[in-house]
Amino acid sequence: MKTVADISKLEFHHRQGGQFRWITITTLMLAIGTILHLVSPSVGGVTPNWTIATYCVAICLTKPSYKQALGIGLVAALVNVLTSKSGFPYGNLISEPLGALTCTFIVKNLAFIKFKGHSCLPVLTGFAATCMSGGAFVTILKFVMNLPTVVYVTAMLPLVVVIGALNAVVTPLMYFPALRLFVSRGILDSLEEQEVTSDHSMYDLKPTQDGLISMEHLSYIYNKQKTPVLDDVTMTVNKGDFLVITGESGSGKSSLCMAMTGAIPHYFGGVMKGMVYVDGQATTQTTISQLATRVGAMLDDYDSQLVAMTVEEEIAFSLENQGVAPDKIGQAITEALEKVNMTPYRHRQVTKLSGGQRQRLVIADVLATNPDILVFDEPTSALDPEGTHEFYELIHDLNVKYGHTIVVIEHTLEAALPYANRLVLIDHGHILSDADVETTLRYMYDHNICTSAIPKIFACQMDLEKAGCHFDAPWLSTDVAVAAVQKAVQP
Ligand SMILES: Nc1ncnc2c1ncn2[C@@H]1O[C@H](COP(=O)(O)OP(=O)(O)OP(=O)(O)O)[C@@H](O)[C@H]1O
Repeated sequence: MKTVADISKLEFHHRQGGQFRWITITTLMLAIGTILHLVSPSVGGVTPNWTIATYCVAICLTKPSYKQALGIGLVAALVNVLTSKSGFPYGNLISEPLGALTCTFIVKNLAFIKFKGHSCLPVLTGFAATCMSGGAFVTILKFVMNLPTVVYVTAMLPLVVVIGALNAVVTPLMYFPALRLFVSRGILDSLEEQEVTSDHSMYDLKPTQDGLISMEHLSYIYNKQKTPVLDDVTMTVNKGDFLVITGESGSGKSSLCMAMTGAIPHYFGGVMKGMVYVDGQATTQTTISQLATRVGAMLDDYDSQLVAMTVEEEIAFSLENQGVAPDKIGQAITEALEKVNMTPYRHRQVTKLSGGQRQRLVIADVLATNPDILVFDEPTSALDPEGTHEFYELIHDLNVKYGHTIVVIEHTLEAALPYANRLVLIDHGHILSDADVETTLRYMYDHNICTSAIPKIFACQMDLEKAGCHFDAPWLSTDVAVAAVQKAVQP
């Protein structure tokens, strides 16, 4: 394990999406290979093995896992069985997976071999995979067809080597144009981009601050952007917090929220510097699905998180996705619905729920796996004042009664602040204030930042203070303000 002296300099690069491009590229390459196999003329009875050459190109380009390579080999084998003119085509079912696995082994282990700065993988894989696959194929053929050993040794095996040599030529001839084509279409990264590492498994990463979530010198820049959306952010979320994060539009609130859930850096493409730890574990050393059991998130377009027909099926779907045992699902649904006061709606169709009920269903979905931390991104943007009040009553309950730690990103603060113990102000990716609610509100008022988010009643108190009045408690609700004014005017 390597130790990291300065966490602010540790980078994690990730290109967005792409987890299925090995399928896209392999399908395309195998289709080309099949056409070439059917139409290419032979020279002196010898032709390159186009199927092997094309899947070698696909494997060199997409670097699949061994399991994926096995799949590629089996698909290539099926194509060959269907199009082969050989007496015993079923040998392909063994020889092609062997060829694809050989190719993958070389891609994973011999990528360092270069000639004048150019990758030698297409040449090496074209030759080795063809010899392995062809060798296996003719060996099977020899035994199945009972061919004489002398033919096998003096004709068949040398022919395999000759075709291997031909494939060592045609594979790079297809690889480099294909690489250029896929890079120009944005389907693949260029070779320089591919060299960027995003594997942190070798680092010994430990938080230096306590807290359920600890962000340490976190910076993040989205792909193809020039300025970082988060810039050297250091903050913690502590157990039991009801933390509200506010800031102008575009200040980086949602990105901060995405960093807490692991969507940054695992889903969005970009470069992360510094680190986020959830429960002491670096988010770059875990996966989004593992994090989802600790940090549940409700996004601003929460309707898009609903996929099933009924309330019960919806929560069951989330639980199944998280790998919860079938015998535990019923009880987990009951508990989640109870927490959000939705028990009577268990069998209701999702389309027949009101906006507020659908939101509570999404919260039940998130709660079903019992995460410690709940993150809400602009949760009340689509609710009326009554719905907003009900929402905050509900998550206050989840905070005090069930012990969930709450993080809310909010622009309209009136309804949220009476329940919050901390208010964080973010601006251009920097944390400007991270303190109790009153201190941060005063900061916003004094520095004239994001003043539209300051509750009117608090702004009124600030104006009165400017005029020389003094009050004991911050005006975060009308009740407090009324009591303070009554006290002030009493003789
Ligand atoms: N996937 C993305 N790719 C590139 N840039 C992005 C992406 N998501 C957000 N940004 C940019 O990052 C900046 C911060 O966005 P973010 O959504 O984090 O801010 P926000 O404070 O939540 O804004 P809002 O209150 O409007 O939702 C914006 O300039 C935005 O355009």
